[in-house]
Amino acid sequence: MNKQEMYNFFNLYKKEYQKTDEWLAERLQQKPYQLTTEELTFGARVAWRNSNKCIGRLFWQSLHVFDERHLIEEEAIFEALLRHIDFATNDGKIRPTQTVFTPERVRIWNHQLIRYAGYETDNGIIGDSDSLQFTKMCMELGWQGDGTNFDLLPLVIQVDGREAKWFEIPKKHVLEVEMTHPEYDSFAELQLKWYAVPIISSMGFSCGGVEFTAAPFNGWYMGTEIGARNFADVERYNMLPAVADKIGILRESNSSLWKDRALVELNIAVLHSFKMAGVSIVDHHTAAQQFKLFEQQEEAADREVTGNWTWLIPPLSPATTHIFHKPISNEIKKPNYFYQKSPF
Ligand code: HEM
Ligand SMILES: N=C(Nc1cccc(CNC[C@@H]2CCCN2)c1)c1cccs1
Repeated sequence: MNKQEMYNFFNLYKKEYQKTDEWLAERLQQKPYQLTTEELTFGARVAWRNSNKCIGRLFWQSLHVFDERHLIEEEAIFEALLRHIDFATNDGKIRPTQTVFTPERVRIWNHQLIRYAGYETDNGIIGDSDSLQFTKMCMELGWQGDGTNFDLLPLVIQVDGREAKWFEIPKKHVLEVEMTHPEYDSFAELQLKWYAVPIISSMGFSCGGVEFTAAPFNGWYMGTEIGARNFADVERYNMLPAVADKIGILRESNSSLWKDRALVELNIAVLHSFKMAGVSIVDHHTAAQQFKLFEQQEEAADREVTGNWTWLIPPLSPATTHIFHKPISNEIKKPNYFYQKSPF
């Protein structure tokens, strides 16, 4: 445990909770050093507030935090992850949530709790190419997929460096959205769907000098993540040509901007489908406006907003947002979330 970071954290806590100097002196004396659940909750909310690449930070104070630091059995951790998925999903009214497991001893090998498998086959890639390596590793552990474009991957949990254990997620826990378009009925023939809740499980959570190696967190999607990247990237689902053909956009020349038209219609379909399914999602214009409110709120609280401009601008029509036209400092503050080296 890092003493300087512990001191900085309790100072931050003291300031934002108007605690006294006596409280700080006493808190720093307490043994054994363990964050209270209240301190952990505050730390997770501030880590979200400090996430420079995140456009969704306006709601940082509403993060729900589950303290599961007492669990050290793979099966119990699996059950806690299912509880996280159910609580966060909330039948579509998604609740931003983080579950914190015991520091250092637990790793969740998944990038996200819910994600689709990717397979390298003789005639091209099936599913999500982002998942190729993880899928291969799951199969080496004994997992078998159906070989479709949307196979749900198992949860892979490792405790104390033991052999990792995999667990199938029962389908009833996974809310998915089928893609339709408000004007083009033929769009449904593409048979596209995506999962409702993005839950990042590969990042570390650094708080009060403690490094939590398993602390999955979720929000809701911004539509462009699915419509402008997951479905659109050539090396992901590469759907732009198929979308253009399906809705009758001719693809003769670049200058017809057929790719741009297909991209917009694909993003319209994603936002429309989530809304029709009653699943929380935000469009990139609204998200940018919310970020502006966050900047104003932080200004009023006399805190400097930091951010990573290259991640904050949306991949579709970035220059239509205020973020594009305003420089922002990428200073890293703690508590925060960090990449960890791959456990497999
Ligand atoms: C509530 C709705 C939320 C929305 C709409 C949102 C939106 C986004 C988007 C669009 C990104 C960029 C992702 C990418 O381009 O791959 C992002 C990044 C990020 N968000 Fe949020 N977010 C939300 C909630 C949260 C919550 C609850 C947390 C943590 C408690 C969080 C922490 C982060 C972090 C750490 C990153 C950077 C991830 C990385 O470095 O790869 N966000 N967010
Ligand atoms: N809406 C979300 N999207 C998001 C947030 C953080 C990280 C990611 C995944 N980013 C990695 C992908 C894959 C390559 C580039 N982007 C998605 C959230 C996920 C968890 C909380 S909010």
